[in-house]
Amino acid sequence: MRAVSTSIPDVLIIEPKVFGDSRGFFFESFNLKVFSQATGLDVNFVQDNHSRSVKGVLRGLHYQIRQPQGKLVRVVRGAVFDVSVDIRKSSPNFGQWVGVELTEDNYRQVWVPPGFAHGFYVLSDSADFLYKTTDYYVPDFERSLAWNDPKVAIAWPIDNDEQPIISIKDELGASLADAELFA
Ligand SMILES: Cc1cn([C@H]2C[C@H](O)[C@@H](COP(=O)(O)OP(=O)(O)O[C@H]3O[C@H](C)C(=O)[C@H](O)[C@H]3O)O2)c(=O)[nH]c1=O
Repeated sequence: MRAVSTSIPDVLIIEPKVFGDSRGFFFESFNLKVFSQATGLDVNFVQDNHSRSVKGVLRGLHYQIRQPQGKLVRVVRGAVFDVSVDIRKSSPNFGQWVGVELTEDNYRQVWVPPGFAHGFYVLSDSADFLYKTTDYYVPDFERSLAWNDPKVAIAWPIDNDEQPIISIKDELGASLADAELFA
């Protein structure tokens, strides 16, 4: 497995070593020792999540203002455009975003650190999205950042005549200027 840096140093792309043969493939989707050695991170994942979404769904951008979660995200079926936004006011990358295409065929994962808003847009007919979190879900702590804030200007791969399928909660996402942010 190797960790690949992105335009925001704390966001990492994880590329596992995949063993293919005539039966198919095998890879270790997570190995704490290997992950820690490759990333230098000391993580303790406490929750595994799995969501399935149809084409055109955009989930996010979400974060927990208290008990912020680090997330290790991947796609096991289909394809998504996955986005992390740095919402730490003290960060030199504040307000910047990283987009990574995650697919069942590229096996890629993204490490989304605490302090980031996270979301994804579904490119395939359906997508199964799996992720580990470093802290527990607490609904009262959850916040939504607007997916289409022009100040963040995420280049979502959405055709101009398309509108993403988003939840009511995400319709009400706060702009970066109005959102509760991290120090
Ligand atoms: C996140 C979560 C949700 N739920 C329940 C709450 C709702 O009844 C239902 C759907 O929740 P929600 O619409 O918030 O699900 P997503 O829109 O996929 O939320 C996720 O979307 C983006 C991509 C993220 O990065 C977050 O991890 C997470 O907020 O699952 C739980 O029971 N536990 C959980 O950890």
